Amino acid sequence: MDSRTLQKKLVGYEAAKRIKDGQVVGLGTGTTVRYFIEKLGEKIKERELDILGIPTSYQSFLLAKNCGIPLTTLEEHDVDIAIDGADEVDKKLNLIKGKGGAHTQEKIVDYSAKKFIVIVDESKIVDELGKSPVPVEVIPSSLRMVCENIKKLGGKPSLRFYKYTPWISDNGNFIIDVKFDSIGDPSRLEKELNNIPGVVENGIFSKNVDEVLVGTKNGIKVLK
Ligand SMILES: O=C(CO)[C@H](O)[C@H](O)COP(=O)(O)O
Repeated sequence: MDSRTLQKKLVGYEAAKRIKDGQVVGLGTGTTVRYFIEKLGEKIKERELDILGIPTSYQSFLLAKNCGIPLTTLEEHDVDIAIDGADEVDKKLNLIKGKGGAHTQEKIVDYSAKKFIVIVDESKIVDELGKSPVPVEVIPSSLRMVCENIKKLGGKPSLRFYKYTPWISDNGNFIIDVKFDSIGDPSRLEKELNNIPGVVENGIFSKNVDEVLVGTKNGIKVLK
């Protein structure tokens, strides 16, 4: 296992230790969260833990089901704690998420959680957000209008493809990846993007993060 994968596994397993009996747990999406979900599944099988999960994507839904995690929905339960990955984390704990295209449902679950913990390997830590593009989920019929409005905000939009077909989100929408030269004010940009008609949700998370567990070569570092 390479060092980055080891770091993901380390923080995924550490996050599983933070989950208490009886909690409703938001299950994020991605290769880091996979380790967390698998560990939760093991604990449930060993009767160490009795919890309910709320998945943030079909990917997490299927994985959680395969791991034997009992599932519920936001219609029925509030989220006690959400664990999710990220593509970038800055020093103020602002995030870019959505490389896997799941940021809309992730934001619904993560922002509603009483506690939100992010798990990443050290390659995700940046001084300022914007190395990666910001994923924006859009209603397909609004594509051109949204792209024009995004350019006015200084972004360079490109439609995400899978082979020759536009990539379709779990909600049946397109994803635009938007590159910005710099993101000075993540909270403002998050709001400005969501104000564009046709935008469902964007991948800037500027709120609600309680803690970031960072896997490093020397163990886990906690950012608060
Ligand atoms: O936002 C996400 C999916 O939409 C993921 O949480 C993010 O892309 C991090 O994924 P990984 O742990 O695989 O690097």
